[in-house]
Amino acid sequence: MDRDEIRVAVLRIEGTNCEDETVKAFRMLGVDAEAVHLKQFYSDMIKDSEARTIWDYSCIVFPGGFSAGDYVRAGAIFSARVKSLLRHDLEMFIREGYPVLGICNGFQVLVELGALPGFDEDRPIAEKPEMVLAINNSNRFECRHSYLKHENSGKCVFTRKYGREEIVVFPVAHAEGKVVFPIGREEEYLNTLEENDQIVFRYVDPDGNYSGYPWNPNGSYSNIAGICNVKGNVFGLMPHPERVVHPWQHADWTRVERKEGDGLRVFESVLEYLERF
Ligand SMILES: NC(=O)CC[C@H](N)C(=O)O
Repeated sequence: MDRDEIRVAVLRIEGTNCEDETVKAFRMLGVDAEAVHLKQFYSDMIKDSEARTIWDYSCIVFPGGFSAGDYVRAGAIFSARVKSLLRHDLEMFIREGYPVLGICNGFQVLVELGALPGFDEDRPIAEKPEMVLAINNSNRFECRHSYLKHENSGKCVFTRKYGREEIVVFPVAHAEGKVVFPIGREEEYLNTLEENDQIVFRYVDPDGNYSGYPWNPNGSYSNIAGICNVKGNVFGLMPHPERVVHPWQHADWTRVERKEGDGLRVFESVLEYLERF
C-alpha cells in the first residue's frame, strides 16, 4: 500500500498517555494517524462520523499510560475490554499480518490479552496470559534513559531499520515492567523465544554488557525489554520509542550529534513494512 493509504490508530481509554507523541511520530513520517477511543468501536452510542472498525486501519498501537488506573494489574482492565469488544477482529487483523505495537502500558495490555509472547501463529491471541509484566524488583516507579541492545534478526517488522547488536537509548517509565515466565519453565520460554527470533531488545549498560540494576530497571528475566510474536507483526516493549524521535529528546543532545532520535526508526520500520504489504 502507498504511504498515503496507511492509517494508524492509537487506541486510548481513560488513563492512557503519550497518544499524542505516538500520533506525532507517525505524522512526522507523512502518515495519517489518530488517537481513537475504544468506545468509538462498535457502539450505537456514537455518531456515524466517529464510529470506527479495526478495518479502517492498517496499524494499531496500544500506547503507554496507566489505563484504568493500573487497577487489578497494569493492562488487565484495558485488555479485558479489548477482548470483549475486538477479540475476533484483532485476531484476524494479526493473522493477516497487519502490525500491532504495544508501548509500555501497551506491552502490558498485549501480554494480558494473550497476544504476546504469541507462540501460535494460527491463534494469535492465547486463551489466557502466558507471561507477566510484574512489579519492578525495586518495588517502585523507575524513570530514566535506558540502553537497549537490538537483538532481532529481521523478524520484527517494527525494528528492521536497526542493526543487529546496535545499541540505542530509549526512556523507561514504569512500575510493572519485569518480564516473568511461568515458574520452572523460564529456560524453556527463553529458548523458544530465542529460537524463533522473538527477542527484540535487551537492557544493557553503556558498554553494551548485560547488567543488573539500574541498567536493567526492573529485574526482567534475561534482561528482556521487548519481544515480538512468532510472526513478527506484534511487538511490545517497556521503553518508550515515541519519546525519543527528535535528537534533542536525548539526555546528551548538547554533546552528541544525531540527525534524529533513536526511537524514530520503530515507526519508519513499520511504514516500510506496510508499503510492501
Ligand atoms: N509509562 C507507562 O506506560 C506506565 C506503565 C505502567 N502503567 C506502569 O507503571 O507500570
